[in-house]
Amino acid sequence: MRSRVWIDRWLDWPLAPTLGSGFPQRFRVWSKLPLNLDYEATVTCHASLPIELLYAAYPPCELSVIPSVCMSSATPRKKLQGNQGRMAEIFDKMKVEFVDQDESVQAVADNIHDTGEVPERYVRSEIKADPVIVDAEGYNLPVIDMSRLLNPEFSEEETAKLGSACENWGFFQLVNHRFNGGLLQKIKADITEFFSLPLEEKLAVAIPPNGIQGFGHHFVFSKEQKLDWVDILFLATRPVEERSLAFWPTKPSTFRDTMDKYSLELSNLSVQLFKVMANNLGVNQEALLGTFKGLPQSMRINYYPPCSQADKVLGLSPHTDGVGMTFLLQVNDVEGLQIRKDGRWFSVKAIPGALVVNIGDVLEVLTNGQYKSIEHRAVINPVKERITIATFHSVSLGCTIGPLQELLKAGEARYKVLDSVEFTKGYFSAKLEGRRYLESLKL
Ligand SMILES: O=C(O)CCC(=O)C(=O)O
Ligand SMILES: [Fe+2]
Repeated sequence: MRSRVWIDRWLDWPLAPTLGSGFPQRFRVWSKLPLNLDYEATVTCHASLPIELLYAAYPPCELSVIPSVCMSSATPRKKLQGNQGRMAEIFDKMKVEFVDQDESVQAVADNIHDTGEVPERYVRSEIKADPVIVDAEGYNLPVIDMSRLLNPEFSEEETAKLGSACENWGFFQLVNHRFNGGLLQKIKADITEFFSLPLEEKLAVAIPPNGIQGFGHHFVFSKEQKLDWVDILFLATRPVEERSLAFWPTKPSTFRDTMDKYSLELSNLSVQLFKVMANNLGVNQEALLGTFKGLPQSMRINYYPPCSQADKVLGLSPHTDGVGMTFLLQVNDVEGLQIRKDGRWFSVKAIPGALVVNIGDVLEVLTNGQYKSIEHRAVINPVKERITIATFHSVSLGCTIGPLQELLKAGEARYKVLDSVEFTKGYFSAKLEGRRYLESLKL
C-alpha cells in the first residue's frame, strides 16, 4: 500500500455504500471539518478486497491511499497527515516553527470600519523613523530591456547595464520580457479572483500547523511579535514533481493551469538572466547555474488589504530575499514596494507590464559581494488593496553556498561557505530583520 496521504482533514465517506461495480468510477466526498469542502476522488478496486481508495485531488495530483477501514461512513474517522511535500520536510529538519496566526488580515481590515482602530499587534512605531524618498532626481530604478539582452548587436551594452544595476541597486525593472500574449493578464485575473473569494473558500488551502505552503502567514515566531499587514498564498512551484497540489487553489478553475504556465515562463527567464549575469561576472555559466540545478522555484502571493491608518502598519517587514533571484509582478497598479538605498527608503514606481527583479542573498554570497541583496519592504495604501506575486529562484538542496572560486582569484572570500539547508535555516531563524542574516555570513 502506498503511504503518502495528502488530505489534512477528517473525512466522511457518504457514498461508500454505493460502491460495488464499475470501477474505476468518480464520485465526490466531502470533509466534515472544519468546513464542508468538496474533493474529487477517483475510486479504484484492487484485485483483492479490501478496496483501496485512491484519491486524486485534481489530476494530475499524486495519488494517495486511504486505508480500507474508512470505507463506510459508520467507521471511525482517521486523522490524516497533510503532505506538504519536500519543502516541509526540509522545514521539519531545520526545526523552523511558525506560530499560528489564525486571523486573516483582510478580515481585520474589514473590522476596522467598526472599531476605527488598528489592533495593537499591527501597529509599527518604527515606520516613521526612516525618511522616504518619492520621485527624487537620480533615484530611478534601472530599466533593463530583455530584447536588447538577447540581441547580439546590443547585448554587451545591456549586459553591462544589468551588471551595474545588480552592483549598485540590487534591483532593476525588466521590460520586453516577451511573455506569451495574455498570460500576465490571466495570472493577474486568477489571483485577484482567488483573493476575492469568501474566507472559508480560501481556507480550503490553508497552511496547516507547522506547514509552509498554502494560504495564511509566514514568519510569525511568537504570540507577542508585531504582525505584517498581509495575507499570503505560498506555493512551491518547481520542480513540477515536488508540487503539493492540495495547496493549489481550484477556484478559479483556471488557476492551476495559469500558474503552471506562468511558473514555466519565469523559470526559463531565470535561466536566461543567470547566464547573462555569468557573462557579466566573467564566470562559467555552468558554475553559476550549478547552484540552481533543478531550478527550484516558489511563489509568495501577497494580498495587502487597504488600511485607513496606513501609516501605522507595514505590509512586509524590511528584509532581503534568502534566494538567488526574485521576480516581482504587481498584480494591480497600486504601489507599495520600497527599497533601502543610501540609508533611506525609496519608493519603486513599477512600469506597467514590467517585472521588478532583485538579487537575493545567495547571489550576493556567490558573487562575493559584487551583486547586492538589498533590503526592501512593502507599505500599505489607505484605500486600495495591493496584490503582488514574488517568484523566488532558490538553490538546490545539497549545494554549498559560498563565493564562486572563479571570483576569488582577485581577492579573499568575504562570506562563509554553508550547506544549502544550513543557509535556509539561518535565513528563517533570522526572522525577517533587514540584512541581519546576510551580515552574519560575512567573514
Ligand atoms: O509586495 C512587494 O512589494 C514585496 C514582496 C516581497 O518583497 C516578498 O514577497 O519577498
Ligand atoms: Fe522580498
